[in-house]
Amino acid sequence: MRVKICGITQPEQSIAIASLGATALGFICVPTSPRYVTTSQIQAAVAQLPKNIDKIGVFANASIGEIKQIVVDSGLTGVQLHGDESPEFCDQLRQALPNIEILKAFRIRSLEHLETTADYVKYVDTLLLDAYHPQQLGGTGKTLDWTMLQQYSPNRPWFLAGGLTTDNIVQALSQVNPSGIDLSSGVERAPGDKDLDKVALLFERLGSRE
Ligand SMILES: O=C(O)c1ccccc1NCC(=O)[C@H](O)[C@H](O)COP(=O)(O)O
Repeated sequence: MRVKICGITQPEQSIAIASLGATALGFICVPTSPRYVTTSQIQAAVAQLPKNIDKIGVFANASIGEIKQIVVDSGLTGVQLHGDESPEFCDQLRQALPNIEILKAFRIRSLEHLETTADYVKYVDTLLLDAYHPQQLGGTGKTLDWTMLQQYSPNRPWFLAGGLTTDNIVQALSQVNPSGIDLSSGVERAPGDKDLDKVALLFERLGSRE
């Protein structure tokens, strides 16, 4: 299973988290986030990471030009769209960045909203389901209603996100069957400052269920 740790701001932590077992790291390119990192900060982290680690930039309602510039300058291997991007936007982004993984994030409000994720499967590589918060786009620590996801089986790999922690991860994965998981605030001391002990415990708990 893929494990993405999101909201990395310190290059040393990115190396440590990759060594602990993360398969993907997320860098927040949304300027209003407390976890925001600049292109040169991403560059510094990416340069030290092994090739097999996915380096995902998280954007919200940015233009294709802005996204492309940051991806090319920083060496990202994937783009996570965390705003209100349409299927057409995802299609255009694919044409602008053909070799980059595109993940579309959804802040799920209801079963009807969950069904709209089907409109995107043709245009993106991966779906990511996050919790809805009225004021914040992501990194909220809020969980989704997992029972709503028990029958969820899209025609694309998908990540479960939203409020996952070392305490609830085993329970979450006993209820739903995602291709990957994404954690941010559940493994940090403060926004952008990851708690490496919690990350280590996460992998211990994931290992114990295999
Ligand atoms: O984390 C942020 O600050 C953020 C800001 C704006 C858009 C997206 C953001 N995070 C996206 C993520 O992929 C988080 O990992 C995801 O929302 C889960 O966060 P958490 O509930 O804290 O585990």
